[in-house]
Amino acid sequence: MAISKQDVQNQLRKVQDPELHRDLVSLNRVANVAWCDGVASVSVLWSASAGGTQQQIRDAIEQAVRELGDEVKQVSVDFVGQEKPAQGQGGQPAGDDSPQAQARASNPLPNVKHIIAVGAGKGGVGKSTVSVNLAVGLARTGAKVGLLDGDIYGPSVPTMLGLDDIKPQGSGNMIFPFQVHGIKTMTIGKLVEADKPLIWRGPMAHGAFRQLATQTEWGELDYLIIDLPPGTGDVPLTLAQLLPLTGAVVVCTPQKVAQDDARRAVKMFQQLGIHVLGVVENMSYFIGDDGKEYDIFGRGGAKRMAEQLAVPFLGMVPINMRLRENCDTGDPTANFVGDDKLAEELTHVSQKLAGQVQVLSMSGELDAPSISVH
Ligand SMILES: Nc1ncnc2c1ncn2[C@@H]1O[C@H](COP(=O)(O)OP(=O)(O)OP(=O)(O)O)[C@@H](O)[C@H]1O
Repeated sequence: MAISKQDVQNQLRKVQDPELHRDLVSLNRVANVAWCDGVASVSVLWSASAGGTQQQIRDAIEQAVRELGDEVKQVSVDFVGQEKPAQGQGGQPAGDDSPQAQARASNPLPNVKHIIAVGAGKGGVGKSTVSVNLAVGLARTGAKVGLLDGDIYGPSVPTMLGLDDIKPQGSGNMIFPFQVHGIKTMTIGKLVEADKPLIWRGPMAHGAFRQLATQTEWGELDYLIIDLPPGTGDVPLTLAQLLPLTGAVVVCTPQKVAQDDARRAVKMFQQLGIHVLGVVENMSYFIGDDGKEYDIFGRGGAKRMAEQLAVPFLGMVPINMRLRENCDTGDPTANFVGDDKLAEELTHVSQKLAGQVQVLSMSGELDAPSISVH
């Protein structure tokens, strides 16, 4: 019989905290469980009071889940902290006049559980690629997912999701999202003439983004992923004032120059009172035809940056020809099919993000005052 997420969850009842002699489930230490294509991903809450070492717990979880049989190809375990962000996430609580406090008070999308922005300091690092694949990856875990192409200056979503032959439709003031690859999506790229340069001054950019976000008939969603324009311009500020975010993901390649800009993006989100859910290292490494892994840009650079900034690291996406081809042909689902490193890493990043969201929800921090850097 096929293994389910519930089966994986049940196995965790066999994993005991070595000091408290109680299992992880009854201790409420399981932050997230996901099961997809033979890969089990488990996020465990970790705090100073946890007994044993992380390696002990990881081994015990792997053993328990593998007892389910050969269908289990991989068990991925990560630990997420319960500590509230302090220095690393930025510092003191912001006042009630922070952009996020305003957005919480007048939430225009009450049927969306988690709004997550994806940003990058630098252009071309793969922000849209990661946004699209995060959306599809989350949808593959059974979640209801929307993707808003907030890159109003250079929308990539029409190409990356293969929207060329679909016409937008609406009713009254509202426009219906496109439904492709298991997600709902909206992009300015389908609402203006192709090839027309999108030149927006500040207030126009604000208006265009607001309309896209609030006049799309999203319905109920578990996640709305927002692909932001690169850099630290007008749109992130509009976003922070308009929508209450669960948090932001920062995409970075391993090189030093990309890290410098990504640091700015992390600080920008923190100043806007937005939690940084994590950093994704894109174009992390390359796998050659010989099967060897080549660290072209210096694998681990973005991971170290995340550690220095004390924000979570969500994983690495390799440079991959199939990924680029699937982006160009608008078929992101194909990235998740197959038993290779690309599918594994993309699944891992999506599941780790879901875990971070769950931890933040459980910690009660989403209702607490936001934080900012001064
Ligand atoms: N890991 C990867 N492997 C192979 N190709 C990649 C990878 N990540 C991104 N690409 C390719 O690099 C190009 C740029 O990616 P993308 O459009 O996602 O970047 P971006 O950061 O959103 O750019 P911008 O916001 O500046 O337009 C695309 O052609 C995409 O297919």
